[in-house]
Amino acid sequence: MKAAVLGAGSWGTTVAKILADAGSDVVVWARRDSVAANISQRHVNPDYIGQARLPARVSATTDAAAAISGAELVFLAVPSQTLRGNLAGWTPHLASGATMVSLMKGIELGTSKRMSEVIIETAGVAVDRVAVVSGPNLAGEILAEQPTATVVACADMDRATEVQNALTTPYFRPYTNDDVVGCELGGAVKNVIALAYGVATAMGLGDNLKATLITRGLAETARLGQALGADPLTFAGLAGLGDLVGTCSSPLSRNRTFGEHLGRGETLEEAQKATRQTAEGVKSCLAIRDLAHAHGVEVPITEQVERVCHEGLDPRQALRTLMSRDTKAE
Ligand SMILES: NC(=O)C1=CN([C@@H]2O[C@H](COP(=O)(O)OP(=O)(O)OC[C@H]3O[C@@H](n4cnc5c(N)ncnc54)[C@H](OP(=O)(O)O)[C@@H]3O)[C@@H](O)[C@H]2O)C=CC1
Ligand SMILES: O=C(CO)COP(=O)(O)O
Repeated sequence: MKAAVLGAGSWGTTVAKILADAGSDVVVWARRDSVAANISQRHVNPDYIGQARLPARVSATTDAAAAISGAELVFLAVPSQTLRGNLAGWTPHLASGATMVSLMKGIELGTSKRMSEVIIETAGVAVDRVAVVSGPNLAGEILAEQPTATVVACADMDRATEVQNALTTPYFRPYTNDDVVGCELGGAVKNVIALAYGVATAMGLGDNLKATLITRGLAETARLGQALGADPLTFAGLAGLGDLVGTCSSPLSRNRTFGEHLGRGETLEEAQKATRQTAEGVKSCLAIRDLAHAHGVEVPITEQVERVCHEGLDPRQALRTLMSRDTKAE
């Protein structure tokens, strides 16, 4: 089986390793010549995965057509806000029938669309050709082959099973699910809650509050998910609670780390300068807030994260606002 991974950041490179370890030949598309050369010639990608070595079955190119050509599975691992623009260039090279697999955990600014919706719209593919992979999957741990599980969601269960098989290794255990909406929403909203968790961590707030953020964060994710047609049970699974707990509790999380910078009183620009890699929640909080408002759903934590990130609100005021909302039944 030939697989393409479009995006050579920390997650694209890690998934390339998983696919190769599971038996596929993998071609990664990288934006930069130096990244492609490092992967193809030295089997490393120091910009994103430190000293970890990649299997010989992984090569890379900056030529997207060459990466995509003949690939039965095409994995997408670029920042969510650039996907639409990237796809415009990639779509002409896609083989008819190839399965498109989103590895991304964001919501598009301006349209509030999920990544699978952007793929369907921009690449003009049928809904059953698009799968999503989401779960507690911090790249740094997986590179070290520390075991974890994930979810492969697709409307077409045969395709979900095909992707599941392509990703199954002794250290990576995918489950299938047909709830694409729930899995994508779980992955995107947890990044916003992880920002809040990071803020709370840096402010020295207690474990009770952190547990409350996770629990009430999951409640607002499930509320929004239900309004969008997701299965509420998905949020109790790996793509919901699993990813939320994994991300919030790990210092490896870029979103939590970004939140810690904000919680220390840094501005958005200062936090962006201090952290290099993609922290999807920073932009997605705007799109998720808009999506929730369009469906009449309350997302109080997301709203406060948006105000701290983009309106310069003092995190202490954000906490006071959350704690003084009208009391209600759980
Ligand atoms: N890292 C993780 O542990 C996990 C990440 N994810 C999700 O995977 C997605 C990708 O994240 P991740 O790999 O971690 O991000 P990184 O920041 O590690 O890498 C981003 C990649 O996208 C490329 N890129 C940046 N801007 C553009 C652009 N305008 N057009 C095309 N390519 C671009 C970068 O290239 P360059 O190096 O040239 O800038 C780089 O290859 C995100 O949605 C994230 O939430 C999901 C699960 C786990
Ligand atoms: O999605 C992830 C783990 O499942 C990665 O989280 P961060 O993007 O916050 O590092």
